[in-house]
Amino acid sequence: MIPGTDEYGVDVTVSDEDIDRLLDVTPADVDPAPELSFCRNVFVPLTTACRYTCTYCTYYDPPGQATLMSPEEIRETVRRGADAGCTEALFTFGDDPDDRYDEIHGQLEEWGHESIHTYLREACEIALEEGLLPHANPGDQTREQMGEVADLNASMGVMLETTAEVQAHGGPRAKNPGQRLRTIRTAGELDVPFTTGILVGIGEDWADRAESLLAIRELDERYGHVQEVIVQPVVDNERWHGGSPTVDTLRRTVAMARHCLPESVSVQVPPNLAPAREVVDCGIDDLGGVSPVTVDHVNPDYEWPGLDELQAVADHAGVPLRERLPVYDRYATDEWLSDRIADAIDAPDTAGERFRTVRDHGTNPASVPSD
Ligand SMILES: O=c1nc2n(C[C@H](O)[C@H](O)[C@H](O)CO)c3cc(O)ccc3cc-2c(=O)[nH]1
Ligand SMILES: C[C@H]1O[C@@H](n2cnc3c(N)ncnc32)[C@H](O)[C@@H]1O
Ligand code: MET
Ligand code: SF4
Repeated sequence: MIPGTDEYGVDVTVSDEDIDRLLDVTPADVDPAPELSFCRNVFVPLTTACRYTCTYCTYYDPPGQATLMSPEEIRETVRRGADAGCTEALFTFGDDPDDRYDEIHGQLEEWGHESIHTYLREACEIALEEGLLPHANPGDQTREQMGEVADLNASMGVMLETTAEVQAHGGPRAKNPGQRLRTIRTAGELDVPFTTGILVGIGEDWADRAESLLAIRELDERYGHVQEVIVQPVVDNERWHGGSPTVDTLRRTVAMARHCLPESVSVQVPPNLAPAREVVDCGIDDLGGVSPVTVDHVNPDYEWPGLDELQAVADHAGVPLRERLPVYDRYATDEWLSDRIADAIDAPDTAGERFRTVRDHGTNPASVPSD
């Protein structure tokens, strides 16, 4: 049984037979994708306060030292993104700043907010006003929290990371697989196009990788809301010196992901963390979000590749490179989009025009991301 599923009331089970079958899959068993996509985004690190203390993560600051972006900083950042032709405002930040962070609560209160979620709502409004589509990854969320912001997001996400209990998730404040799965299930219940994924190399074994992918498949089978699965290698930084998985490990994991997930689910490797060229024949069809204007605030030492490098990966694979929105085309329908997001894409303004050009043509008149 997956740890925490009982505690959090998520009925996700994966059979040993399915795990065993998936463990037999190799890169030779999957077909390369016919095209590769990517998304142009701007990273908005709303707060560095976090309830967890993952040992591989340099993103969070301890209580007393955490930051919260002001509405003006948010507006300035997303405006730079829109000016550079981005389509996505990526709100990825620490999980629920809890009562350990007095400075965050105090600041939120001063700005008239009782929670990070009401503030995230304001931040999404600012992004939409400035011409970007929000994609928020606030970590674990309750149904109430997700419900508070879902209509202002084109898509949302949280990495499952792994169904295993690993030391890297820390001691008393550890991420819980049951809680992660509940967050993914909640997104399904709320019809939110969703991004999730696994983090490879944090102490999980092969069976854990298979179980994690199969758990994601199980939830997608129920709700059909998983738009993409990221296969993300852990990378070294000031807090993590455990190294990254080998290329062979990554190749086999990507092949397992492609093999077990339906075609409607994209498989992504982040091109600043993974050797994309070396896994491109294992079934990936997406290179994630890259930013012409901000660093990857979670892994700031790992530079975004330029568009020319993404093109080189696609050329190496012999397939076209296509820009996409933060919501994949197959989810950009009335069934999945809120009125607010559909209206932003249909709007007769510059931003709407940019969204439609990207959606319909896979190209963008804006300048290319630079190194
Ligand atoms: O720049 C990053 N983008 C990350 N993204 C963003 C992703 O590249 C794009 O936002 C999606 O492809 C949607 O367009 C995530 C999105 C999620 O919903 C969940 C996890 C991630 C993880 C990362 C990440 O580590 N770095
Ligand atoms: C945004 C996502 O980045 C991932 N993340 C956090 N730290 C690292 C690291 N050292 N290497 C790779 N991914 C990391 C987490 O899984 C988070 O969900
Ligand atoms: C900065 S990490 C990304 C969001 C969230 N804290 C998580 O780990 O899921
Ligand atoms: S990975 Fe996310 S949840 Fe873990 S410590 Fe970093 S910010 Fe917090």
